[in-house]
Amino acid sequence: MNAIEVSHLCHRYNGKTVYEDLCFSVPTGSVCGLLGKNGQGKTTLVNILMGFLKPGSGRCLVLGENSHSLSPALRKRVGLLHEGHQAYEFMTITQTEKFFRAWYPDWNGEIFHDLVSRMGLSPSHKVSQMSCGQRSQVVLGVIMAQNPDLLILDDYSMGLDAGYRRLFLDVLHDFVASGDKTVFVTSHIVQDLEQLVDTLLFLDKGRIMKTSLKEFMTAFKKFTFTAENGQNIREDTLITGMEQRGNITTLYSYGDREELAGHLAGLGIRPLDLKQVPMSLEDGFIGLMGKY
Ligand SMILES: Nc1ncnc2c1ncn2[C@@H]1O[C@H](COP(=O)(O)OP(=O)(O)OP(=O)(O)O)[C@@H](O)[C@H]1O
Repeated sequence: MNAIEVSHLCHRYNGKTVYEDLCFSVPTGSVCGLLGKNGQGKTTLVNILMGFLKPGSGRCLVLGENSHSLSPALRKRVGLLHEGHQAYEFMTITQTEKFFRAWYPDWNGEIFHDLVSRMGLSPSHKVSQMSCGQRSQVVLGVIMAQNPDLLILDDYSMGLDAGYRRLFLDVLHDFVASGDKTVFVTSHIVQDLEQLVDTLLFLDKGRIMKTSLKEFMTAFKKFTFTAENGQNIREDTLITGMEQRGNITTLYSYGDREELAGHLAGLGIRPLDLKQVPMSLEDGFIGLMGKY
């Protein structure tokens, strides 16, 4: 079964198209990363999935229910972290836990305490008197303690330092280890997703491409070479992306080294030391989507 199913979704803001005929599904038990440059519509999609925004047309099913009319019982099965993380500022840590615990039948107080106690703050510390990263810890504690079937995280990394981000990734790993939990996550920290997701959705100019992380990291490749006229290269059917630093050119392609060498020769470029080099997911993201 799919935890999320989106069919023929179209959405516009004031006549400006965000999506045109978007179709994809997220299988139950998978960890799916939604990647896209700024302004491509990731938050809009989360808002549509949670029923906060009605799409222009198309159908979205979340845990089998239509996203414009999610029942209160189903909402309790979805843990949502919204961009900007809202927390009740006037509450203390203890009051926050007490308030949210009452709403969720499967509340797991241990996870909340585990995440929040590491900050070393007193349980009577008010949310309004916390740093941005500390507030994020409280919000993430609340969401993880809900023990949801579907976790939707829209840019969870806001304000978290490297250690807390790593800690949260560990918590997420444990969360998905049970096999029946689904995570749908967007993050601007692409390298985190490399350690977490099994499925990638690339959102670009209103269209979506779905691939497994493994398939993408195998099929898409990064090459470097030096050539005097390397800066004359343009993206085309074989060259998906390029970066130039000094006289070193970096190319991204689904093709292999031989195809690329032949292609460059056809363009009148003689690469001196064309070689495939290790590619991180962040490199792959830039190679596929471009920098700007
Ligand atoms: N309420 C709105 N009215 C009009 N346009 C909007 C509205 N909300 C978002 N947009 C536009 O829709 C597009 C998608 O915005 P959205 O916030 O979904 O992008 P995003 O991928 O989440 O971006 P980011 O990575 O910067 O968070 C952007 O061009 C944005 O300017």
